[in-house]
Amino acid sequence: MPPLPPAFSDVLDALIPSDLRPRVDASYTAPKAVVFRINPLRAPDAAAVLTALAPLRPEPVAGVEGVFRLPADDRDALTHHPMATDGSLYIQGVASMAAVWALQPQPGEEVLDLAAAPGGKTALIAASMANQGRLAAVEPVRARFFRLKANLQRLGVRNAQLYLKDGAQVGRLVPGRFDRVLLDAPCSSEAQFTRLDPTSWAHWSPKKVRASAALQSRLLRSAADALKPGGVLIYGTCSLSPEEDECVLDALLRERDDLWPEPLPWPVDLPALPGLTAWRQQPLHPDLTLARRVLPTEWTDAFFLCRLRKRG
Ligand SMILES: C[S@@+](CC[C@H](N)C(=O)[O-])C[C@H]1O[C@@H](n2cnc3c(N)ncnc32)[C@H](O)[C@@H]1O
Repeated sequence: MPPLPPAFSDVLDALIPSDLRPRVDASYTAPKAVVFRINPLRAPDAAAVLTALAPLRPEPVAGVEGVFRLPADDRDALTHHPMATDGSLYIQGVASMAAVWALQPQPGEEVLDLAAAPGGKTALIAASMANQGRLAAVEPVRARFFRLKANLQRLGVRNAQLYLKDGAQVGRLVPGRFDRVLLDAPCSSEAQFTRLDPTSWAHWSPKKVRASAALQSRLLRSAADALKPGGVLIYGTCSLSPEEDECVLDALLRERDDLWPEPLPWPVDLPALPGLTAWRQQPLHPDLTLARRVLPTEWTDAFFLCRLRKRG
């Protein structure tokens, strides 16, 4: 099996404590368990979905209702199952769901999803809002925008308005508008690396990490501007590189004093480390320790999450 790119392995060396390293390394060499959620917007009777899945026997994920996991070998059967194709269930990593659990969207609120396609998190936000209130979903890449639209339709989302737009413009256009903002930022996609398929890192390089960080900074400023006083912002990436995670947040926190990190609501016991408060000899904002770095394991994908509150 080919090794991971050396520059990425250096990041793992710096980040992952030695006792966790064998588990993290193993996650790059085997297919992962498949996690899914039952979608209440299409399937209010979860028990009926589980019955329809037989002979597949999903195991509940402790701490959250309606979330289950199956062995990696069942992935194809689940992906092509009629319950998946009709939107009764949705295959979604648990760390990706955690971004929405941390956002805590409520029925009746105004919520912004600033980087939305293909729409897994948008659909979970809509389900948490019981389709009540207003959900704005932004995606600038045309093909992905239409995929988002089709997915939300299939998943029974009715309270979303979709915008084919650069997210960096939104804060200027509608300042102080939203109760909650999710920025699941475009990133260098390090969470998708697998040694089973070296093309998974074909588009990755340290330069790509730097370019992603520059875009993420612009989007984060826009997200912060679009947030109402007192509102909640979740910043997430599926990248492990601190340049795309804590460093982007640190630059924002140095520049303005109306936002601060707060603890993440965290219903599931996920393998995660606290956010960094220093990187490559540079000190970072001390409250970034409240962020969480979900580790890549046999059932979780790498994910970085931080929750910010805006002064009321
Ligand atoms: C990590 S993905 C989002 C995944 C999505 N939240 C989900 O859970 O299905 C990031 C998305 O940001 C989009 N994107 C890229 N540049 C953007 C920009 N300037 N403004 C808003 N979104 C952007 C990408 O096309 C991509 O669809």
